[in-house]
Amino acid sequence: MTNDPEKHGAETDFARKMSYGDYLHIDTILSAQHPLSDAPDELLFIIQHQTSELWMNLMLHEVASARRCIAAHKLPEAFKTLARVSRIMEQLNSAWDVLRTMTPSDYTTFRDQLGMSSGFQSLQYRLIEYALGNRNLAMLKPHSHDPVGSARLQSELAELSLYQTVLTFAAQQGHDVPEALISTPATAPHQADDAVRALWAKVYKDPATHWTLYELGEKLVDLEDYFRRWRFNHVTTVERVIGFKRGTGGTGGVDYLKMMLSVELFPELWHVRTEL
Ligand code: HEM
Ligand SMILES: N[C@@H](CC(=O)c1ccccc1NC=O)C(=O)O
Repeated sequence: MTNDPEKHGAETDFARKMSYGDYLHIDTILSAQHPLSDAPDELLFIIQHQTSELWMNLMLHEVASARRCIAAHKLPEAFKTLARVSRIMEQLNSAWDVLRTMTPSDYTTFRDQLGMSSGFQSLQYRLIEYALGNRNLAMLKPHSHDPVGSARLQSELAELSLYQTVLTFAAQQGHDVPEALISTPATAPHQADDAVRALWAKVYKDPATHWTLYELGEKLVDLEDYFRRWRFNHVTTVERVIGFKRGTGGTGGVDYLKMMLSVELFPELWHVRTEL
C-alpha cells in the first residue's frame, strides 16, 4: 500500500503557511551555482566552496559567542561553544574527501575560467584568522576594493582576539600577563611570549588548582589541531590536483601553502609541552 502522509497528519497546504523552503530560503541557495564552463566537475568545485563558506559563517558566529562568554566569565558556556567550533572544523576537514575525487584532468578543463580568483581572497577565512588572533594586516589588501568586506575586517580588528580574551581572563584570575598583550586589540599576528608560556606552564603543572584555565587551554589546542589538519588537507589536495603550478591568486602554490603550515595560532600552548 502506498503511504499517504496526509493520513498521518502531515500538513500539505502551504499556500498561506511558511514551508521548509520558505524558512531556509532554499531558492536563494540553489540559484547561486553558476558554472562558467561545461566541465562536469565545476559544480562540485563551486558547491564545495559554498558549503565551506556556510560552515565558516557558523564558525564566526560561534567564535564571537565564545569570546563573549569568556569575557563574561561564563566558562561552561564557552567550553560548549568551543567544542562546537572544533566539530565544525571536523566537518570542513571531512569535506576534502569529496573534492579529492577531482583529478588534475578534471580540474584543468575549467581552471582557466577561474582567472585570478582564489581562496586566498576568502573574506570569512580571513575573519576567522583575525578572530582567533592571526592578524596579518597585509591580508586586508585583497579586500580594499570591497567597502563592506573591509568594514567587517576593520570591525573584527577592533575586538580583542579569542586568544587575547583568554589571556585577559587569565590576568583576571591573578596570573601574570604582559599588559601590552591584552590592553588593546592586536594589530599583528600573536608572537610567542615567555611570560605567557610561563603562565601555561603553571597551569599545566598543576591542573587541579587551575582547572578552568587548563580546560580552556586544551580547548584552544583542540581548535588549532583541527585548523592544522584543514591546512594539511588543503595543501595535499592542492598538490594532488595542480602539482607545483603557481596559484591563480599569484602565490607559488604548494610551496606557499607549505610555508603557511608553520603558522602557530596559540604558540605558547604548543611550546609549553616541551617543559612538562
Ligand atoms: C582543487 C582545489 C583547490 C586548489 C587547487 C586550491 C589552491 C590554492 C592555492 C594555490 C592557494 C594559494 C593562493 C593562490 O596563489 O591561489 C590557495 C589558497 C587558499 N585556498 Fe585553496 N585550493 C583549492 C580548494 C580550496 C577549498 C575547497 C577551500 C575552502 C574554502 C580553499 C580555501 C583557500 C584559502 C582560505 C586560501 C588562503 C590560505 C591562506 O591564506 O593561508 N581552497 N588555494
Ligand atoms: N587557487 C586555485 C584556484 C582555487 O582553488 C579557487 C579559485 C576560485 C575560488 C576558490 C578557489 N579555491 C581555493 O583556493 C588554483 O590555483 O587553481
